[in-house]
Amino acid sequence: MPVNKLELLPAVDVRDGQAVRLVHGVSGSETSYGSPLEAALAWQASGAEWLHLVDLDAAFGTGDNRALVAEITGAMDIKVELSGGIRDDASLAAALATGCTRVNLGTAALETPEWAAKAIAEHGDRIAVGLDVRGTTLKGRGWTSEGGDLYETLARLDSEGCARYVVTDIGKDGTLTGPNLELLKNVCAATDRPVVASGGISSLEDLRALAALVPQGVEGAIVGKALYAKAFTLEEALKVVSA
Ligand SMILES: O=C(O)c1ccccc1NCC(=O)[C@H](O)[C@H](O)COP(=O)(O)O
Repeated sequence: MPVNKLELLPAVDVRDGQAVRLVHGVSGSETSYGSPLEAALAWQASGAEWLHLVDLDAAFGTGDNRALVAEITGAMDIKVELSGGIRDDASLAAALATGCTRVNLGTAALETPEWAAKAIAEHGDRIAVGLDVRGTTLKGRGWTSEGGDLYETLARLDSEGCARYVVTDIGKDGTLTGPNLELLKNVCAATDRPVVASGGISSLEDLRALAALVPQGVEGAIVGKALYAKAFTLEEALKVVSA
C-alpha cells in the first residue's frame, strides 16, 4: 500500500553484544552505545513504529548476535527490520522465526542470486534487499567485497519480484554528512518499488529533504548516528515526518 508519510526506522547495530555505530561501515571504527535492548526499548518508548536491527558480527563474519537479536525482536511491540549476515536457509529461517516484520538480504542477493530469488518468491514482502553502494558499485560481505553494478542488479531483482530496497551510500554511512539525495532519486527513477534510505542523516532538514522524495518512491529512512549523537531526538524527527 503506498504511504504518503516518511517512515522512520531508528537503528540498533549490534557488535559483540553492544549497540555501536561504525564510520563508513568499517569494522573496528565503532563507537559503543551500551545495551542494544535498552536502545531499542528507548526508541520504542519515544514513539518509533519501526526498529532497524543489524547484526554486524554476522555481516562481517566475526560471529553472530543471533540470540540477542531474537531477544530484542521478541521484546518489541513495533515492527522490526532485521539485517546482517542473512545468506542461507538457516540464517533466513532464524531471522524470520524471530517474528520480525521483514529481513534485508545483502551479500546473498549479489553472490547467490538464485537463492535470493527463491527467498523473494517464497517470502514476498518479508524480504527487502539492501543495496549498499560506493558510486554505482555494489558491496557485499560487510561492505568489503565487490558486487557488480547497482542498476543491473536492480533490474534483475525487480524482474524477480523484489518488494523493496534499502539503499545505503557507504561513503555517507555513520558520517553525519547528509543522505545522498541524488543516488536516492536515481534509484527511485529506475524502479517502481519502495526505497528505504539509509546512511548519513544528520539533521531534521535531511529528514524534510527525504520526506519531499516520498512521492518519487522513498518510503522510509533509517537513522542511526544522529540519534545516538543527539543531533535531534526521535520525538522531534517523528514530528517532522508527520507534519
Ligand atoms: O545493514 C547491514 O547489513 C550492514 C552491514 C555492514 C555494515 C553496516 C550495515 N548496516 C548499517 C546500517 O544499517 C546503519 O544502521 C544505517 O545505515 C544508519 O546509518 P547512520 O544514520 O549514518 O548512522
